[in-house]
Amino acid sequence: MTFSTELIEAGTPVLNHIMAHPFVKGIGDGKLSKQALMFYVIQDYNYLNEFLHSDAVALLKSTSREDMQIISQQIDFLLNSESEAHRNFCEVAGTSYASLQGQPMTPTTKLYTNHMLETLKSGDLIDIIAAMTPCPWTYGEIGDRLVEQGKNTADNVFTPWIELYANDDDADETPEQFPFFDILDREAPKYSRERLDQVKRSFLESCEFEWDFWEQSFYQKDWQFLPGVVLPVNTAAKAK
Ligand SMILES: Cc1ncc(CN)c(N)n1
Repeated sequence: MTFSTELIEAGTPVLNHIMAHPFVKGIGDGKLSKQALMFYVIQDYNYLNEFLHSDAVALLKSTSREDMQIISQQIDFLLNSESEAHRNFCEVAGTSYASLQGQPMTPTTKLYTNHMLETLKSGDLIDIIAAMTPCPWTYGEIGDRLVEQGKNTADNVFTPWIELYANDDDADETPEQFPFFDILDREAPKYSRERLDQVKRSFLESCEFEWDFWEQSFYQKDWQFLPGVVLPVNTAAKAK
């Protein structure tokens, strides 16, 4: 069994919980509160900034052009395409993207991004990529499964979001669809079983953080005693 197959098997129960989460179900059904959408975009903007920093260090630590290509494609997707997913949510929430930027990180966003950033300080490429992989993996799976369920209908307001993340082809799910798994499979043979178990734990922690990210957005879980997220008054401003 390849290391990526092992990770996918271990992460699938968490992925199933993500699919059952009311935020993800709401994307499929085209129904989510404006507060949940805005809270998500505010925090996701923060999260993706740190994800980009992780990409930058992963690029620095990669030695093959193949790995560099995969990481740079991820950076390109994030900078040039993924903002469309945020704009889709902003349009439905009736607010502008600019109004949802520059706010403090919630405890969950901080925990998740610190978990990724921790690997940059002392980790190898395998540690950095393992902590990052649940991000593209779970979203690709969400997109694929919602398409399989026929949720990308013309009248679902979140169809642009679903189609952005769904993989284009109809092929069976393979690690190759999520090229970070290829990097993990190339790196894994260099390490002991004990070390790979640590890497697997880190991957699974990120899977759980993915679930928690939906949870915090659906319920707008924020700081209790410190200043936190301020949701803009819904002005129905045109999304920029
Ligand atoms: C928290 C989170 N995880 C994953 C993705 C998909 N890149 C995202 N935008 N935000």
